[in-house]
This record gives sequence, structure tokens and C-alpha cells, in this order.
Amino acid sequence: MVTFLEKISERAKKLNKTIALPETEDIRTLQAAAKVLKRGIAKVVLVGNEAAIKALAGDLDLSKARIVDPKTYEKKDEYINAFYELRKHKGVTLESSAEIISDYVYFAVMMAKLGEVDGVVSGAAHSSSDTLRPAVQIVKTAKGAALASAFFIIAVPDCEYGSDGTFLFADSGMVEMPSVEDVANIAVISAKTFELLVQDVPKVAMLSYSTKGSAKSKLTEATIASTKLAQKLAPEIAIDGELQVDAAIVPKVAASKAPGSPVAGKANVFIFPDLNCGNIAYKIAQRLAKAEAYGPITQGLAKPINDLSRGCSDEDIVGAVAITCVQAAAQDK
Ligand SMILES: CC(C)(COP(=O)(O)OP(=O)(O)OC[C@H]1O[C@@H](n2cnc3c(N)ncnc32)[C@H](O)[C@@H]1OP(=O)(O)O)[C@@H](O)C(=O)NCCC(=O)NCCS
Ligand SMILES: CC(=O)OP(=O)(O)O
Repeated sequence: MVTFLEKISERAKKLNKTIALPETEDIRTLQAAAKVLKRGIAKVVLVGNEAAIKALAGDLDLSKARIVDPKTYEKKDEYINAFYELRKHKGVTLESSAEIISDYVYFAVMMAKLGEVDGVVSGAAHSSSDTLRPAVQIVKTAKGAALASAFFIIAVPDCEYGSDGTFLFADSGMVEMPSVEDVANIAVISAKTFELLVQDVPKVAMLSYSTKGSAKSKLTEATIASTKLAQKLAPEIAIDGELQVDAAIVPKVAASKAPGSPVAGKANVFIFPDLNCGNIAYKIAQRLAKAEAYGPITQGLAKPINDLSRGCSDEDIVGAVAITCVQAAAQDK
């Protein structure tokens, strides 16, 4: 069977996108860059010090990568000014802008903002906050998006559920305590993202510890309210809740707990009530079910600036790069 990574890589190869990788002091970044270049998935910009990158890379073939050092880059002043203009209302001075822009992640995100690269992948050596904060500060939300959020593509081996074992989990990486409106917006954008990346019809389950009123509390009421709002925002998408995970994916359980639901028993997009649930669930799927887990990938940003888990492998970074290329191409349209 063709894996999600193989499929998304094949799509990325046709797009000729350029992705910046700022974590050049981490060997996994350089290993991933070498694989991305060898497989022809994307062009790569490595942000960092050339001598340090070459010393760490050893025998890895990075000859086709462009190396950009924020310290010596000819457009350094343009970058400092651009960040100053974006953030002066928040107290940033030209001096502090120079300091901030010398950070490789901020610099890479500014490269995306100024159109020098199509996207950024970071997070193997930084916490999610340190990758996502530059993204929301510099590129900000896309036109028409209510908020930025983050998801994982989870591909479970030998799994009869979801889209041949592939699921989207959201929010698993960014919005800590989403409001009812936030969860509804995350559901709608996640369905569209699933369609783009997995190329299958999304069936969105608004997850809970209750199915269709089996329990009643403030928590279940919030999920029901998010479900109703998401259905109103996007009546053309199959969205249903509140559903427990077994009712969402197992047809037999769905038939008894949620008969007649357009989603129950068939869900491939999981919407969690908060970041605790979303992040815990993805790590359980990854570690216990041995699922491939790509993310946290952002949605709703004006440019794809994507995160990683610090526990990622070089192959996970390759997957995130390929996804970033496909997202960037979709934003071109
Ligand atoms: C994303 C995150 C870093 C933003 O942090 P924050 O403390 O809100 O950042 P700031 O207060 O500096 O906000 C920066 C800007 O981004 C905006 N912003 C924050 N979250 C946003 C979102 N989800 N969508 C759109 N904009 C957002 C703010 O409104 C603010 O705008 P402004 O400064 O231009 O007015 C934060 O939500 C976070 O840490 N999330 C959890 C990440 C995490 O730990 N994940 C677990 C492991 S994956
Ligand atoms: C996504 C995530 O949980 O990131 P980390 O493992 O780096 O905290």
C-alpha cells in the first residue's frame, strides 16, 4: 500500500516549492534536508552559519541547499525594518528587532513573509510556542480565517477505520482552551484541510466522553454547541457530535449509540474539545498504535509555518516539508 508520506511527497515533487529549515544546529534537520533534496521534494534554504552546518553535516550531501546566515545576509536591514514595522505597536524598537531577527526561527518566518521561501518547518529543537509565536506575530491569519490552529495527520498501519487508517486530529498543537466558536471554526477548516491533504471526503466527529446525550454536563453542552455552529457555518460538510471515539469510527458501535448519524462509524476528522485532549490523543496513537504522525501542521495562517514535535525523526520532518509544499501551492490559487 502507498503510504501517506509517499503520496504527499509525490505531489510535492511537482510543485517546485522552497522551504526554509531554521534548526540547522540539529542533525535531524540536516538529515531531512538531504533526503528532501535527494528525493526532489522541495528546494531547501538552511538558515544558519555555513561553517557550523558543514561541520555538523559530515558526509550528508547538502550541496543543493542554499545556506542563509542572518548575521551576514545582504537583506538583513530590510528584515529588521520589516519586523520593526510589524511589531512597533507592541513596543518593538529597531534595536530589539535586530536582536529578534537574529533568531533563526524568526528569520525564517520573515523569509516566508517577504516571499523568499514558500514555507517554514521548525520545532525539532524548539518548543511549539517558540515556533508558533513568530508565525502568529509575523505572517498572521489568512484572509477569511477566524483563527490559526494546528493539527496532525495520523496514519495508522493496518487500520480499517477512517480513510484507510488516515485521520486528521485537531487541535493537537496550538489553541489551548478554545471557545465554542473556536472549536466550530477549527472543525470547518480541518475538514477543508483534510480534503486538500488526504484527498478524501471529510467526515468530522466532534469528540466527547458522551454520545448523543448519554451524559450531560457543561463539557458535553459545549461540544453540542460547537457542533451546531460548525454545521451552520458549513452545511455542505458532514459534521456530527457529540460522539465518543468508538461511536465515531466503529460502524457497529455507531449503529447502537448514534443511529442515523452521517458521520458516526465513518469519521476521519477528529475535533477535540481542547489541547489537552488533542495532544494526548495524538501521542497515544503515535506511540501505542505506531501511527505515522505529521505535525503540528498549522491551518489558517497566511503562509504555511509548520511545527514539529521535539520527539520527531528526520522522516517526520521530510513529511512536514512535503505537506508544507502542498499547502503553499493551495494558497497560491
Ligand atoms: C500559539 C501561541 C504561541 C501564541 O502565544 P501567545 O502567548 O498568545 O502569543 P502572543 O500573546 O505573543 O500573541 C501574538 C499574536 O498572535 C495572535 N494569536 C495568538 N494565537 C493565535 C491564533 N491561534 N490564531 C491567530 N492569532 C493568534 C495574538 O492575537 C497576537 O496578536 P498581536 O500581537 O499581533 O496583537 C500559544 O497559543 C501557544 O503557546 N500555544 C500552545 C503551543 C503548545 O504548547 N503546544 C503543545 C505542544 S504541540
Ligand atoms: C507537538 C508536541 O507535542 O510538541 P513537543 O513534543 O515538542 O512538545
